[in-house]
Amino acid sequence: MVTSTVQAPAKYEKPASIEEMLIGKSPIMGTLRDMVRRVANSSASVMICGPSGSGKEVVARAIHNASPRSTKPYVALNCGAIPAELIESELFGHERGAFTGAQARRTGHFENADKGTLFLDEIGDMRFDMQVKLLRVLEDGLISRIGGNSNIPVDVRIISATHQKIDKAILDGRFREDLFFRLGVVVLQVPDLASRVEDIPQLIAHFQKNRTGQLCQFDASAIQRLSMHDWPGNVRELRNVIERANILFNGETIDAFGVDQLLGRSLPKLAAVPVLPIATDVPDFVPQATEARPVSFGAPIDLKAQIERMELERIQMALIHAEGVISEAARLLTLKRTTLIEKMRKYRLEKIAA
Ligand SMILES: Nc1ncnc2c1ncn2[C@@H]1O[C@H](COP(=O)(O)OP(=O)(O)OP(=O)(O)O)[C@@H](O)[C@H]1O
Repeated sequence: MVTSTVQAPAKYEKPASIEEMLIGKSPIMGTLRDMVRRVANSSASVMICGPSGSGKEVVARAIHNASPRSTKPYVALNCGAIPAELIESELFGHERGAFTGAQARRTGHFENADKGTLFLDEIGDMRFDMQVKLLRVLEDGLISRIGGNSNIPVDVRIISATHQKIDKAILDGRFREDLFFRLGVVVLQVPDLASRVEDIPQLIAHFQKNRTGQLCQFDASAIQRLSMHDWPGNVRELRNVIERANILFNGETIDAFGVDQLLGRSLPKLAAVPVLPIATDVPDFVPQATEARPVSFGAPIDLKAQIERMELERIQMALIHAEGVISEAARLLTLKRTTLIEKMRKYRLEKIAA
């Protein structure tokens, strides 16, 4: 996620290629790379849609890098993160004395991005009155600094992105349809990670590539477990998991239990796991399950593995609730401290203890 960046064109370095930037061997990523290649050669505006963390900014940069504008500036502005009253000045700039605090003339991102690309992130969050002003600029190709009276021509390629369902925003009257037609001459959809889990090994290799020090490895069971996760935070979440893995398991090979441990550190995710009620004086920290998990006997079940998984989930929850204090977690689980330590060793949970 960007707030506001102005990237001067790299003078000597060759910009990263589409293949180097948009990692993934899934057919859907192949199609996306192909689309990026095609749109890069034109100056058409592109709207990139997709869930948070899926790689919309990466796509925007890949388009710029592969375009004839790659030697000109790439300027990014997060329309959601900038207060509404500042957006106009960020985009169009202001003259000295235009408002209180405007002590010097400042050029806006449209001027900064002249001949290059302007990336407007979270465009769906832009205020309606600002949408009108943006539309006018896109139609005329002229901007006017706040407090100024001249119209300045700008030649900017606009790429925008949104995690919102833009069709719904238009139907709800939150986003102008005419602006959408201007911004979305081409609309690209970035898929969520859960729908392309075959990309996970390549993404892991990509994130590990530029690191130094002891890097952890993921065995086949770990990859399988990672592929079963639903990745609400998409590629950004995967990157964070890999980062956490390198810290907690430096140099080790991580298996499925290790992955559970890494993913289980996020409490909301754990709380969302449906659990069987257990017959003890269960303290509040255990999500109160109303129904047992349905079990189908269409095929044989691995009872031992299921019990172990449930045990692991309970221990992880207790440890998180007890902030890693083993004696407190043992009390919550009505286990002896030594028994809990034994179980933690079995599930390789030692590192999340305080
Ligand atoms: N296909 C990909 N190949 C390599 N890295 C990727 C890919 N997709 C995403 N990433 C990485 O994932 C992280 C999040 O990507 P990015 O910021 O582009 O997502 P986004 O969809 O723009 O998120 P947001 O909606 O929050 O702004 C970044 O570190 C980015 O480098």
